[in-house]
Amino acid sequence: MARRRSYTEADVRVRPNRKGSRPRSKQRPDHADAVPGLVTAVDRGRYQVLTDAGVPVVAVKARELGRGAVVVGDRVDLVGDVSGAEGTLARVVRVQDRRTLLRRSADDTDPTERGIVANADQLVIVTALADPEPRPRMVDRFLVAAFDAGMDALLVLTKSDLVSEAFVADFVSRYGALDVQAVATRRDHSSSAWVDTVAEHLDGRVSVLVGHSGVGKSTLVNALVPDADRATGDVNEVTGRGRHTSSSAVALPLPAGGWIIDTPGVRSFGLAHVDPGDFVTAFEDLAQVAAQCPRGCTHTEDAPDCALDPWAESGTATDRARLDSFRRLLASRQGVEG
Ligand SMILES: Nc1nc2c(ncn2[C@@H]2O[C@H](COP(=O)(O)OP(=O)(O)OP(=O)(O)O)[C@@H](O)[C@H]2O)c(=O)[nH]1
Ligand SMILES: [Zn+2]
Repeated sequence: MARRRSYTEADVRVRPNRKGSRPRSKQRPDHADAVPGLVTAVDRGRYQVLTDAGVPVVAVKARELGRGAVVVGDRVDLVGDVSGAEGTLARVVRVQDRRTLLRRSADDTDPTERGIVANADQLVIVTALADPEPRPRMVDRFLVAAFDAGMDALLVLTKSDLVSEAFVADFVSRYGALDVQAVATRRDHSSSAWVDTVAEHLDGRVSVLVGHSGVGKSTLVNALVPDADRATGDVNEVTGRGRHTSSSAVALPLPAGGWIIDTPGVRSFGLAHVDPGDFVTAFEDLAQVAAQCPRGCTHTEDAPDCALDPWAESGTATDRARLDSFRRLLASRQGVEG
């Protein structure tokens, strides 16, 4: 059985990364009157924050925050002018502890990592079943990023009208042992049912959408968030520029609750920061077995005395499929970016 990974705040691994928020103990106890909010867009040192009172505010980082990064999805505390009136600026004085953090490296050889989105529940990997052809290796790499971040993954397979049902089933079977949910969609001009199928998976959650050009991501976002253009207009107020210029992620509220975070500016997804030995901790069942591995075990196929091998050999076909899938993901993090 593929086990569903469930998280509580306590067991989500968010490594205290160098550029992350400061430890609580170092935070100043002042600003008791600070206003909490959610970062919905970031562009060149300007933060679009929606306060819990529902006021969109533009903010900059307070100097006391140091060099710590503030990313879309962060829960922050604001002081200063939080009226949201045109031309006003608030200051971010605190970044709350993160539940999850989606990160990427500049490329596969440079381990310098950057946070992209904080506190998201799931990564929605949008891939077309045809036109352009699906890229399973790229999907695997997105899965690595999601699991490393402590997020669930959902596959949205677009353009199912262009392929056979057998093709869809075959494609989805690659992910069965990884506990990844998948929905196949076909844009249908006569009904919005295809959007509802996806929306069900997004209700009340914070989802990050990734996908390459041409897969139908814009079509999907526009259908899910009917006023997406107006909502992204908020970003333009901050930057004076369009959303596709330099903003790497933007959070849009879903009509039925929850957020969808589009990543129009994210072109590459380097995985150099993902440690192969650590990655197994994203799979509770495998991690338990791997606790018996020799120190420094990479858990790859050629790793000597990896405890996962005898476990799979003496286990069920499902166990073996799970190990194979895990190792396939592990392998995808190396080499040319897919
Ligand atoms: N046949 C078919 N075509 C689709 C479907 N969804 C989107 N398309 C088409 O695929 C093309 C790309 O769609 P977009 O939504 O612009 O794709 P995108 O991923 O946002 O791509 P960029 O805008 O380049 O980032 C468009 O011509 C769409 O009309 C679908 O379900 N079936
Ligand atoms: Zn091992």
